Amino acid sequence: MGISSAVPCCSVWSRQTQLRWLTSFHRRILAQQSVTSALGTLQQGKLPGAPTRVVSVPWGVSPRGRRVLHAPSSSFQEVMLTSERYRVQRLPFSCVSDSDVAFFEHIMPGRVITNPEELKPFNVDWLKSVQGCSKLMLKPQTTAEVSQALRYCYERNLAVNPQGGNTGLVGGSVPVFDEIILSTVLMNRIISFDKVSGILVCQAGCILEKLNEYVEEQGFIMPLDLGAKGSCHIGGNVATNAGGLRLLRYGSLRGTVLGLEVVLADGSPLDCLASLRKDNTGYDLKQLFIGSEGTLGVITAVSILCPQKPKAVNLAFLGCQSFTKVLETFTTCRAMLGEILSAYEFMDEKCMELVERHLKLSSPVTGSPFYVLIETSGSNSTHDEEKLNNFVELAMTSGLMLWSLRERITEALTHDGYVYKYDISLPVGKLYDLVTDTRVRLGQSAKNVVGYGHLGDGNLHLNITAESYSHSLLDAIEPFVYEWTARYNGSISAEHGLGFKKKQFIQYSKPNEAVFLMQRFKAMLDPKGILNPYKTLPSSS
Ligand SMILES: O=C(O)CC[C@@H](O)C(=O)O
Ligand SMILES: [Zn+2]
Repeated sequence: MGISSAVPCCSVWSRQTQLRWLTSFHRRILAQQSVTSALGTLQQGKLPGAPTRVVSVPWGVSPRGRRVLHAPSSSFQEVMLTSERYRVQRLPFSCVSDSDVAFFEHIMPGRVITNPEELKPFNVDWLKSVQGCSKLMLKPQTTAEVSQALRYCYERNLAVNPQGGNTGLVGGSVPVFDEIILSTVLMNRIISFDKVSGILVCQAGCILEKLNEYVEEQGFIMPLDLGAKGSCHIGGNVATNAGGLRLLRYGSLRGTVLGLEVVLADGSPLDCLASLRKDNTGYDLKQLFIGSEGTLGVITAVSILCPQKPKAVNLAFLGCQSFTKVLETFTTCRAMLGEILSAYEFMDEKCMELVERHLKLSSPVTGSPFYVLIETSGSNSTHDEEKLNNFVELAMTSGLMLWSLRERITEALTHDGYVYKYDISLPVGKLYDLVTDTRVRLGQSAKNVVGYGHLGDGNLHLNITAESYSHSLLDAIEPFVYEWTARYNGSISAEHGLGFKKKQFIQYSKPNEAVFLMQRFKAMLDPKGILNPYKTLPSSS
């Protein structure tokens, strides 16, 4: 189906209004802050009557970029074992025996994977940067099966690696040694959806994009959206407290998740799957599991509040002459757009170069050191002129690309070589200084040092590429980046979690007392430490 034929007339009208309005908004920004000089022209030059210095298009039907396990530049075998690269000692867990496999076959027949070839992609992370050597993967379908499996593992002292879509970026979703992989892939059932309240209850293995499609049919959207939506599982999203591209508008999962069902390390199920907006009965236990990266329990079901699908969504793509202009534009944007501002993402010119070189995506605005992607989501719709209608229809072609330019930066970076990733929260005024200082520090030893991210959330993605992994480059980056971040009271993990790669740096963002308390929670909920060992917290000894 053609894109324009997929758009209902009424929403085209509302888009037109938004478009006209957004365009005038941009003119005001440009007038006030001379962003104009930084803006390029539409490359295809085929939009009659379109403003030449800004691209503003409707959104809602575009196949936005999806982070999938694309053909890797290096094969799974070439990925170095985590235990070797990072010199980790295996903890004294039991090893999986034939009788263990027989037990699991008994409780979930046909869903116990031991074939090494089949296991390979689940032992390696999406970035191809860490690799475990698990010999067993379980694919439960129900909470009762998860409970049975964990009870058994707990008794036998077998370590377990809970895994969703395996799209994590900090080595948290794959085993470090031979932990049993507990996959949520078959736990993909929608349990209920309340069309009045917008509350969705589903199993943990539902894919984010599928959930979004499901609720969209009923006039709602998921409160989070991220590049990995085509593969990531909602349980994994909650376990890592994934942020993503809609956080500015709909807030974090700490607010939108209303309830969770979790199985604890010893196999006990915990039913906190409430679907209530308000519930102050005692401690809010679900918060403990949100963002705990599978170290405190295995999330088996989620109750989540979905916002109404906005009627008019528009995008604008701007070029800015300096990072200061990016910040000034953000201030104006917030003041003028108020609650309809749903995303304010920035990227530097290096990111755009990589997206163009590796993915052949071209930016409609060129020649600026910084770019900003603005999304508005509103509900206002009125009539508009035929001319504008034509513009919308044509501009949609470019619209397909705008979010891809931003969402697929991660993918483009993987084509550039080995990627060192940093996911930092900082006061927005300091955000880009970290990129500049890192660039100066690393000089020629890095291939590319790029900065982009969710400026509206004060979240920078600093990425450094090199031909291959090197200990000496890593030593030049760490702890430099963490010390820099701590100096400005930032966070060394804004939205990706600590996983395996960042766990020993937690003290740059949390005081010792807080880390100690976290370790006590871990010891209480998982006394044998079988759940996702070697991740998130430094060992207490
Ligand atoms: O790859 C990264 O560093 C960031 C990934 C993701 O959080 C994004 O915002 O695109
Ligand atoms: Zn991000």
